[in-house]
Amino acid sequence: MTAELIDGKKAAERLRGQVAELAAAFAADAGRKPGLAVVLVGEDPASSVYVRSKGKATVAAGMESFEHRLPVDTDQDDLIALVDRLNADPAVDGILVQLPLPDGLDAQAVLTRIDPDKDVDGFHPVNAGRLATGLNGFVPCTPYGCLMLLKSQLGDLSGLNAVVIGRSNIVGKPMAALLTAADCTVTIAHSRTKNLPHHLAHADIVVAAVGRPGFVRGEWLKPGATVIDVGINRTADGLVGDVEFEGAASIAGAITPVPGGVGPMTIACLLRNTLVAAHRREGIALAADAI
Ligand SMILES: Nc1nc2c(c(=O)[nH]1)N[C@@H](CN(C=O)c1ccc(C(=O)N[C@@H](CCC(=O)O)C(=O)O)cc1)CN2
Repeated sequence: MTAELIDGKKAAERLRGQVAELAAAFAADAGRKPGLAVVLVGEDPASSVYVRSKGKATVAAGMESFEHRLPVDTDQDDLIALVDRLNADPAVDGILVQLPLPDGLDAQAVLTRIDPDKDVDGFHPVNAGRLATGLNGFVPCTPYGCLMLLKSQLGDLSGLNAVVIGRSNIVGKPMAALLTAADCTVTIAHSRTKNLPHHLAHADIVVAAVGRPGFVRGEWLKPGATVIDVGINRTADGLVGDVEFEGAASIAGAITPVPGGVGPMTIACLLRNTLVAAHRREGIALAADAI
């Protein structure tokens, strides 16, 4: 292996420390802590773990955590009614509905019901539009975490060729928008892309978010490329990413591991977005470069 390992765990710890300091300052100014409400419907084991981790991280950062665990047979109207209550609750700055929702629930309708100014997941169409048009909103946590890792690894991204593999609303599309805003030349590839190796051969940055274990082969990469692996695939061999790690690590300049790469940044960025939401709601300034 010749590539440098990008340590997402360490970067996430650093960001969480900064959030904690700023949350303490916010609490002193506002007379209350920033508050994050997390809604989990059902008992999907991975989602339960993520929700527990979010609650713990929220409290550790000096924020208020409101956890709502609903049964798997919760109906759409009850879930919408809970979102409405959280929208109206002054102690709640951020609202997150853990995905995926159980079959039968309309995730898009639920996400669109969240007040865009409390939408710390950045999934509301208003926030997607703000990101696409360069307005201040909330950016989805996983792509935001990827951008932070890329900037700390490469500094200025301007002029670099970036290939994003995956076009989901949650990762691929916002990732492409963020890289475009950072002045990269961006290609969005996906399952129908013809000749992916041709595109990757010119890519200084590769973000893989396809949800297929080992989909990106090392030999397709441009030597020295920076590779961000968003995949979290549970296989018989354990947790693996979307990039064939051994092959990629012998050609790339730097690469995120799975686990310990992008994943930890997702929760750290959620805390960051909650802190920003609290400041905006209280009209308390937060320096643009504070976090
Ligand atoms: N409402 C949301 N739902 C989901 C999101 C999201 O951002 N908002 N993202 C994922 C799940 N997720 C957070 O919710 C998440 C996934 C992975 C990690 C993480 O730290 N992963 C570790 C490995 C952990 C493991 O063993 O499973 C790592 O990569 O090192 C954190 C958060 C889908 N749903």
